[in-house]
Amino acid sequence: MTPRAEAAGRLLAELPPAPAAWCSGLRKRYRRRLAVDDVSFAVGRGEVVGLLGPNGAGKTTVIKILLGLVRPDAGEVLLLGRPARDPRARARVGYLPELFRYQPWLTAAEVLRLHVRLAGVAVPDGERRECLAAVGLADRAGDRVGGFSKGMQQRLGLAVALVARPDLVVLDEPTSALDPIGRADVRDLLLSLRDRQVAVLLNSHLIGEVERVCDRVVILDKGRVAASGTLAELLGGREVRLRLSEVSAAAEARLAAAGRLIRTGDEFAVELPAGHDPAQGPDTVPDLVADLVALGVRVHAVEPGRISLEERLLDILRTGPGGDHR
Ligand SMILES: Nc1ncnc2c1ncn2[C@@H]1O[C@H](COP(=O)(O)OP(=O)(O)OP(=O)(O)O)[C@@H](O)[C@H]1O
Repeated sequence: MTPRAEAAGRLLAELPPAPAAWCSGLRKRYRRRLAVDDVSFAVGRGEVVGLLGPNGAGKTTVIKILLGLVRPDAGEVLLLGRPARDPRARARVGYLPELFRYQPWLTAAEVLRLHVRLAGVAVPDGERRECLAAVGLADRAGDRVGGFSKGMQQRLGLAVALVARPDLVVLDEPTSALDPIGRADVRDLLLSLRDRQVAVLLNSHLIGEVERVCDRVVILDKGRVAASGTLAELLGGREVRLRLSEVSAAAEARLAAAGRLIRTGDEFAVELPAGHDPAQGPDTVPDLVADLVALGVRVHAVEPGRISLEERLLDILRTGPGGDHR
C-alpha cells in the first residue's frame, strides 16, 4: 500500500461510523394523497428511536422507504452508510413488518434457517435456538407455523428480525398481537439490543413502551415530522412538587435557585433543568430538602412530577410542535 493510501485508510478509520439509518427529504405521494412529506431523521449506532404518530401519519411508509420496499418520489436513504438498496446493507438489517405471515408448512426452526440463508450469514444451530428462546418459543421450535397463534407468529417474526445478528433492527408494531407478558418480554429484548449496541427503529402505538425503551423519538403527523428529540428534550426537565410551611424569603430563594419555581399557596413546583439527574449534581432533591429544613421550613410532602410522553404527544398533535425540537 502506498503511504498516501495508508494515510487515507487511517483517516477513514478515525471517522465516526455512519448512522445506522439516515434519511433526508423523503417524499411519497399515493395518487392525490401525500403520505410522506419532507421527512428527515437519523438513527445513530446503538440508539433506540421510536416512531410515533396517529393512524395514517406515514410511519409504515417511511419504514418501507428506509428498507427499499417503497420507492420515494424524492429524498435519500442510507442504511449503515450504504444506499438502502445495497444488499450488503440490507443483510445487516433485521425487519419485522406490520403485517407478517410466514410459510405455514415450515416449522419455526425451519423459518429461522431459511432467513439466515437469505441473509447470507452463518448462524450456528445453538444460536438459532437461543434466538427462539429469547422470544419465548423454545419449546415450539419443531411445530409448524400454520398452527401458531397470531402472538406466536409475531414472536417468530421478532426472532426472524434478530437471528442474522443485525446492526439495525426495524420493528413495525412488534407487540400489536402480544399479551402483557409478551410486551414486557419485548421491552427486555429491546433493552438487551441496546446493551449490545444494536440500533432499533421502533414503530409502536404503545407510548408507554416507547417512553421506557427509546433514547429518542420522532413524531410524524400528516406525513411530516411534527417533533423529534430525546425524551428529555421533548418532555422538558423533571419537576419536583413540594408542600411546605413556614417558608422564609431565604428558603424561597433557595427553591428558586434549584430551578424555575411556581408557587400556589403552600404548594411549590420546581422545574429542574433538562437532563437533570436527581442522583448527581449540587441540586439533588435530598440537598434541596436538607437546605430547606436547615432554613426552618417544615416539609410536608415531596413528590416527583413529569409530564408523560403521551401528554406531550397529544399536545403536539393538537396544537403543533410549538416551534422547538423540529
Ligand atoms: N399502497 C398504498 N396505496 C395508497 N395509499 C397508501 C398506500 N400505503 C399507504 N397509503 C396511504 O398513506 C398514508 C400513510 O399510511 P401509513 O400506512 O404509512 O401510515 P401509518 O402511520 O403507518 O398508519 P397506522 O398507524 O394506521 O399503521 C395513509 O393515508 C394511507 O392511506
